[in-house]
Amino acid sequence: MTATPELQPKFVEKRTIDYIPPSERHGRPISLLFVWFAANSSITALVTGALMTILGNSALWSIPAILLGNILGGYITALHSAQGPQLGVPQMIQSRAQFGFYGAILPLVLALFIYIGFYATGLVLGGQALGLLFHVSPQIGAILFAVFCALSAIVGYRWIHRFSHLPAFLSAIVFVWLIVVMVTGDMGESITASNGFAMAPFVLGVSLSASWQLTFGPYIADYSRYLPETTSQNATVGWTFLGSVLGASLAMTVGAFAAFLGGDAFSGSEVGYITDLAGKFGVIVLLAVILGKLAGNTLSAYGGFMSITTIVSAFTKQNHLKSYTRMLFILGVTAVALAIALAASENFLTVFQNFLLFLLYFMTPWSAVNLVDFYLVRNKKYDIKGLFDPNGIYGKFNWIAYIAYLAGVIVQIPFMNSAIYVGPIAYLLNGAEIAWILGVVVSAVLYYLMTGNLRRRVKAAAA
Ligand SMILES: Nc1ccnc(=O)[nH]1
Repeated sequence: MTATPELQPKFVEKRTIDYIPPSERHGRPISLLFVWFAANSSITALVTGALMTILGNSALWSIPAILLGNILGGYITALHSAQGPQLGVPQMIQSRAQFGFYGAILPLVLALFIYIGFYATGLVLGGQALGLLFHVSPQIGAILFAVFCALSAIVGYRWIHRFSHLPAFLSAIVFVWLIVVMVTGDMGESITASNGFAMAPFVLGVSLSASWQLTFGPYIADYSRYLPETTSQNATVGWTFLGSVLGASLAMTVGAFAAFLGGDAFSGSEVGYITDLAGKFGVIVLLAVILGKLAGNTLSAYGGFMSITTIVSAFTKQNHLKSYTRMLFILGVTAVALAIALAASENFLTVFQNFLLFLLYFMTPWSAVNLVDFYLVRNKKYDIKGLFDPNGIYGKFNWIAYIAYLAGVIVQIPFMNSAIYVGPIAYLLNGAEIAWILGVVVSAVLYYLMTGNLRRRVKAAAA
């Protein structure tokens, strides 16, 4: 039997954190619509949306909270997408230009927490769905699911793009249809009757939705880095934005309505509840959940392994991995995520989401520094060799980025409202959560102000 073209070695990705040369650039930016719609319209987004009504928003006021948060956060996140075609390297390695060759290890480790955290929660929820589909326990489901996610990440970039079309279409149909089921008949009447407004849960809902988008920051440019350098920046950012915002808003609205209608019947068996809503079409809902979460988890496995590779390469100076080393790294990330998923109880999921929200406070200042550097300081021009050289122009450790970054984290402390810590101002605001906005603004402004010399040099060099 001859292998199909898809299975020929060319289809399995060879590159890791190295620069993608012009001869290997390919694809069109519209592909990002599918990648980001698929990753965002996931069961994890649905559960995040459920928090809207669980935290006290009415069913109807959940919708503007979801839209506003996703649009605000999604815009910032989508701006990272233009870095892919322009620089041709993964998202997180670009941090070396701001933080320095060794300094970038801090944001890389933080990103790794995000990758593994979302990977593990995804394995729990995907495992539930796979368990229901194959009539096996959720634990066996999670193990099977981990194997699929790892394989998918091993095959890599081209597969990720091509495969995303299927979950994107399937999730769009299934989630729209679930909304139709919930807004008609008796259920629809309870939803329209739930229309009261309360400020604190609304603001918290906006922030949770924004944080859903912003925690994708470390992922973004990885999936645009093979696009030709001449690709339109507006198209790259625009399709990323549209896919992310539409996908997440749709899934979150389903979650907000389902948690409102289901109450305790929803919490703890989220997948089972929405499957039951679909009646005899439950199997299709399960497929949408599984394939959608496979798309999202693949990104976490893929980004996780590239972050580890970047951290390790700072010491070994090896920027190109052998195929089996690449595979081992992906399996290693998968094993850690699976171990966490298997140890997780139902309660763990809530705890873990809070932990991830907490990480958000540390990630948004990174986004701010990284984006200001790209758009406003260096005018999108980087010395790619310098990103791989500890003695290159970006240096080993850049204290300017660290000050801007740490100031953005510290300014958030009094405003933080998480399960781990509630700051005094958040307390006065009745739990309204605005910390991340301050983190973004303070880090962005400080980094811009402190890079005056650098900006003048960049201007002089361009003139
Ligand atoms: N908000 C998210 C960021 C990264 N991965 C996810 O599944 N979700």
